[in-house]
Amino acid sequence: MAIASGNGVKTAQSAGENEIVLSVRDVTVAIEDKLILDKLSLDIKRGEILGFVGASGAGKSVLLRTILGLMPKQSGTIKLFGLDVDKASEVERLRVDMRLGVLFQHGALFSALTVQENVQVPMREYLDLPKKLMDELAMLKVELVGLPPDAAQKFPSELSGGMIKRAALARALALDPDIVFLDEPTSGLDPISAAEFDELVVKLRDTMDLTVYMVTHDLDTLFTACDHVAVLGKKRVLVEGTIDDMLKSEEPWVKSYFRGKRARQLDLAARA
Ligand SMILES: Nc1ncnc2c1ncn2[C@@H]1O[C@H](COP(=O)(O)OP(=O)(O)OP(=O)(O)O)[C@@H](O)[C@H]1O
Repeated sequence: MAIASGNGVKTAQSAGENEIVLSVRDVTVAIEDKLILDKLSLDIKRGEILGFVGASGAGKSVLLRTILGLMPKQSGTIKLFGLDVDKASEVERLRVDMRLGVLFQHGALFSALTVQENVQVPMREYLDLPKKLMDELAMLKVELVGLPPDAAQKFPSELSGGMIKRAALARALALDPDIVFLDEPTSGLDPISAAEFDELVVKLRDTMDLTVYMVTHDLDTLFTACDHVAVLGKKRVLVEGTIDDMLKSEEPWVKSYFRGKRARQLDLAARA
């Protein structure tokens, strides 16, 4: 049963504390006859920070783009906030889209726009607000992600890598989404900036009741920020669970990834 909510469609299921925000069932995706995902299933609950890992070329970005409706699937079901996106009307789909925030790999800010204008892109796309209000809202998002106020008038080329990621996150948060999709948000950052970014994501989850779906290769992030991990392999989710579950897994790729030398050092540091 659909019930009205502030800016979107919520289902009766969403009232429960274990609300499944995203449900992927038996999703199959092929590109030019090459099977990339084969009956893949995955759930993410409200408030969870999911780390989605897998070897390079395994299909993490393909799944992300499929979930976002940017890529077609051959079969399977994707539900966002309980709504089957294939069965949604145009208006329902629009309302769902407004509840999603996306940070694409490498930030993907518009280089000709200032940070403030970048943050306002989703507002212009989905809302009809006076300029003054959009300026105020953009400044709030800039502050929220820990950027100094003067960063708002800067262009991406004037920002450090860490600031670009924060600006991209501010844009992803422009419409106060319920779930954000982050594609390798800490790649290319130095370890200190990466750790600060991870802390920011956890803080936003805690303060904004945000759900986070994060594609990452970053072991630090997985150990410190993610409370659930899903591993993509053999075209589906091979293993999922907590970091402790990953550390216990005997699946060869998971074992070498989470119990390799680097991972062991991080595990010891995280538990110290
Ligand atoms: N537009 C496309 N056209 C053809 N093949 C594609 C396209 N996009 C992805 N692929 C193929 O799909 C497979 C999965 O790619 P994908 O980018 O999803 O991997 P990934 O797990 O995100 O890798 P990485 O960790 O390196 O980013 C690869 O074999 C890739 O070559």
